[in-house]
Amino acid sequence: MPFTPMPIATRTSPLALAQAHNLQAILAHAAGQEDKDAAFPILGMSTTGDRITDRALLAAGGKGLFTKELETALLAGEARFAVHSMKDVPTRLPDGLTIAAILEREDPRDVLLVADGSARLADLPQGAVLGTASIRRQAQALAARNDLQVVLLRGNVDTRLGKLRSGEVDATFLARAGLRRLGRAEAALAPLEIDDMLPAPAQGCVGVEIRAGDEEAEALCAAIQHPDSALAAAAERGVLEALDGSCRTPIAAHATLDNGRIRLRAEALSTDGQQVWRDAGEAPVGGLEDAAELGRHVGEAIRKAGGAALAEIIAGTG
Ligand SMILES: NCc1[nH]cc(CCC(=O)O)c1CC(=O)O
Repeated sequence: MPFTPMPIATRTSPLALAQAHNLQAILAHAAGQEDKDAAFPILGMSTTGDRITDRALLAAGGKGLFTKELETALLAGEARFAVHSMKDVPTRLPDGLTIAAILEREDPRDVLLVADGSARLADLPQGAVLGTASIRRQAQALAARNDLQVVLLRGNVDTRLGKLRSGEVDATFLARAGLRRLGRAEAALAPLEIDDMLPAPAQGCVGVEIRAGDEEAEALCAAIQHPDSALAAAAERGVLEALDGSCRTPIAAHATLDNGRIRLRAEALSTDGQQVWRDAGEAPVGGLEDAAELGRHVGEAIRKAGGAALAEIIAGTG
């Protein structure tokens, strides 16, 4: 019987395409399809987030800048899957769409790159220029080193590495997951330890979004889901959900599974890093909804600890 092609919508950045090709191979295997390009064609699309290179994404209006166009293709039936870095996916999805699978997580840690390798924050010279477009990384770096000069640095991995080499910045952060997926030599450099810098919620996780009720896509997603990665992502995204889906607040979270328990640590910070609110929690491993509940619980505790100061940051008035 002929297999009706099921297109995969993706951004066209080198990292997004690498992730889409990985998903394509996994889906083809799960579906028993030898011709993966015919069965799961890749539909490359540019998103608003890709077109904005000169200002912080925050200033561009926040939510869903890397996901919206792909979701429109899903809802229109032009694509059956949309593949995303879960770090870029807002906690609330448009009606009618669902994240049906999380693939096996890559290393969630950040790498602090300097001209001749990688470093720890404590190693940077006094007043070093740190380039980043991430409000989380900015806040965490300033929390550890308030002498650093943080400047906006956007663009794909090559653009950022180029600006490091040319001396425009002394240091920048990259997710190790991206470096590894791109097969970059920098992936071998020592990352920051989780204890030194808590990653973004769901960093290193790739998710597959589909139309709710698309049974054929649902069945394939159920077959390819990596359960432990999905549980960790659900817990970490639960923190975001309880605190702020709007991307205005520096938030970090990391969950691990071990011995039948899920352990979660999370923090929210002021943008200047001078205030940090942390909490942690653990629970027996249950379903995805239990993991999300643990995350929301930890997020709520952080919200309470942060009081009026954190409320102002979340509201965008602080
Ligand atoms: N915000 C961009 C983005 N979204 C996901 C990744 C890396 C891959 C991942 O975290 O899964 C990156 C680049 C980076 O932060 O260095």
